[in-house]
Amino acid sequence: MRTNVLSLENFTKICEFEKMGLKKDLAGVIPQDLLSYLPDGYEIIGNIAIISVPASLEAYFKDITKALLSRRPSLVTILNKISTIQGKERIAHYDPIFGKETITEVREFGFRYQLNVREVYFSTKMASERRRIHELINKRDTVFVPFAGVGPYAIPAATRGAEVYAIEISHHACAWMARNAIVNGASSNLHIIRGDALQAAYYLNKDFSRIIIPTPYGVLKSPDFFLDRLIQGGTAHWITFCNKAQINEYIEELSGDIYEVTYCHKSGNIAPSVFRWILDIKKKKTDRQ
Ligand SMILES: C[S@+](CC[C@H](N)C(=O)[O-])C[C@H]1O[C@@H](n2cnc3c(N)ncnc32)[C@H](O)[C@@H]1O
Repeated sequence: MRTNVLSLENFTKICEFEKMGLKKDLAGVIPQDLLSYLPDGYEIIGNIAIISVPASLEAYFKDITKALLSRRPSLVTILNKISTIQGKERIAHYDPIFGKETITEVREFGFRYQLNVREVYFSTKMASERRRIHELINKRDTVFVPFAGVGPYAIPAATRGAEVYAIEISHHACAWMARNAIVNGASSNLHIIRGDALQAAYYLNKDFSRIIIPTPYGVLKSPDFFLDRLIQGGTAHWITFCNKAQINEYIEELSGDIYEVTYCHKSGNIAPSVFRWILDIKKKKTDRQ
């Protein structure tokens, strides 16, 4: 028998596809006039599904649960997101509509991340970019990861043998990252620092060959702040949110005698015309080095 091997990109596309179609599953169960309030998509974090269903559909929570469970029988919890992602720690509020366990484990290209969705931010959307960055890292690298979360950039970097400094403001996220470092065998060369990454560039008396900046939405307009800490020949991976014209402006501003943008990738949108972008920014070597 032939085994079908999928590329990560194709797998990601299938997962996206799987997230669609909830409306179709529930047509005929939820009256047509209410169906438009049901989101077609939902997010899967480990064995937890997160959906945003308005109170007007409360009478149909059991049907929604049934539809989700028939798509994903392994789900242990379904959470209804009742607020936007808020605060410095970037967490939302949830009401359970099925089960109540909020601790889960996410598996991502061989790594395992344990977390409590009520306590910390985690998004699976950048998995293929995280893998790409992981593969670029080697043991001579010194890596700085501001806004490190539960470790999905820092831990893979540390397993490549690099010395990694991860800064995170949430004590919950720091605790989960420390746990995940042990789970993934990455604790010996991962330094977890609890604090404000926006001050870290001043008090960390150190330069890095690689800086991975998964910027929280709306926090940082430009990566300059961190780029000063890059050694010549080093690369920053900057994840940001903006429209196409703005990203082109940033690329133009950044490209010059000191830096060059070697990679630009658009990864989904979070609002009309607002996309998530990832740029690789290389600090050029000068003759003086
Ligand atoms: C969008 S970032 C990305 C997290 C993680 N790297 C990921 O991709 O899953 C959200 C994280 O940044 C942290 N954070 C927000 N502002 C911060 C700051 N000023 N300094 C350090 N961490 C911060 C939040 O606590 C949260 O864990």
